[in-house]
Amino acid sequence: MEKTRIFIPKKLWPEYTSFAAMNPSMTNLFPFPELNSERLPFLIAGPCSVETPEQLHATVAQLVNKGIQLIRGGVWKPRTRPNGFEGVGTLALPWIKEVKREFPVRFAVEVASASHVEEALKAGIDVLWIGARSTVNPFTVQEIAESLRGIDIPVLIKNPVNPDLGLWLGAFERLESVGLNRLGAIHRGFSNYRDKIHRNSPMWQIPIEFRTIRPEIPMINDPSHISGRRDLVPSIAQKALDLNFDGLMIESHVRPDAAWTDAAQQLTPEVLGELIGKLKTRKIHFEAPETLHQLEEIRQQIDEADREMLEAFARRMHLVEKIGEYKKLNNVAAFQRERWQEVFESRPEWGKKLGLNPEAVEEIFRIIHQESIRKQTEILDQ
Ligand SMILES: O=C(O)C(=O)C[C@]1(C(=O)O)C=C[C@@H](O)C=C1
Repeated sequence: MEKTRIFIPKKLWPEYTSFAAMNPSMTNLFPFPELNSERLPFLIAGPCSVETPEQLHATVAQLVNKGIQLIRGGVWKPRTRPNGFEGVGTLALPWIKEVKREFPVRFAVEVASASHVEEALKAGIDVLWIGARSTVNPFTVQEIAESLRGIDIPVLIKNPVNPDLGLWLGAFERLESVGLNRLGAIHRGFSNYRDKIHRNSPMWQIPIEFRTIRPEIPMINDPSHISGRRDLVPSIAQKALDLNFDGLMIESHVRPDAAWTDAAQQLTPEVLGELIGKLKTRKIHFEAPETLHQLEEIRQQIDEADREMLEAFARRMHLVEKIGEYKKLNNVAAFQRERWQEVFESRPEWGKKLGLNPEAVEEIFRIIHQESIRKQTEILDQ
């Protein structure tokens, strides 16, 4: 039987380009070459878990109407605590085949072992993803990689649960070493202790660093797992587009409140459709010549301001070294708690008066103090 043609809605986001889209090899790397850069940001949506044939059918039917072409659905679910619902398992695979026969969609599932890969491939699953709890474990990633040797299938790799950029990059290297090259990254946030807002802290700096190292790899944001609550999904999705992410993976269920997993963070396809309509995409570059000229001028002023900041930092370090010499002469410890407390408390206040974010100032001074201590202990131990 001939494969159903993929339904491509008319330029959902015509203006959008992203870093990866700028790269000519992007279309090969992205899940489907036929979905070219015009179609970015790439949307993946679907239920957290495949639960029943009816739930899957109803959800997919509605998502197709919203222009979704790649459905996600968890079949094997890694859960934090035992005795919860751990996914329907292989039983769900024929249901997926059935919805794929009926609707013009492709399907992505999470795999966490060689046997999952084998089952998924047998069932004709189109895209695999490696979850955060697997990315964290090089043995698991290697096992999955080995099971995919010689197979051409797109694989998306979620960030590891802990904020370790090396582990995330390493997972890509393991898959690349067995010949896979249609790879994408999913930013789903990082485990935390008492982040009162997010289920998984976004730590945007990490996907940003990832993209400076591997700009050709598409980066997809998962606002559902970052937020853990549906009311926050729109703002996180928008932030990802403000940062030129290449796509979004959003959890959607026909009856979110009755969902067997992650009920609080799933959106109905209806609400998802409204969200897609509201999201603003950004251009990657300035285009108008006069704006470019102004930008150049402002950037020169920024260069100057940065130079002045570095000169001030060098002056400060020179004074710190001087104190370091006195500390050595008098055999006094480098760390001076009371003085440091005074500095640490006053600078954010000074910054605030200058219109700066006190938390950012605090962070800067934390680093400055670290450097003072490093320098002074070096002097003390000379
Ligand atoms: O005041 C000092 O004793 C310093 O060495 C300076 C300084 C700083 O960087 O401001 C460095 C280390 C101390 O813990 C406290 C303050």
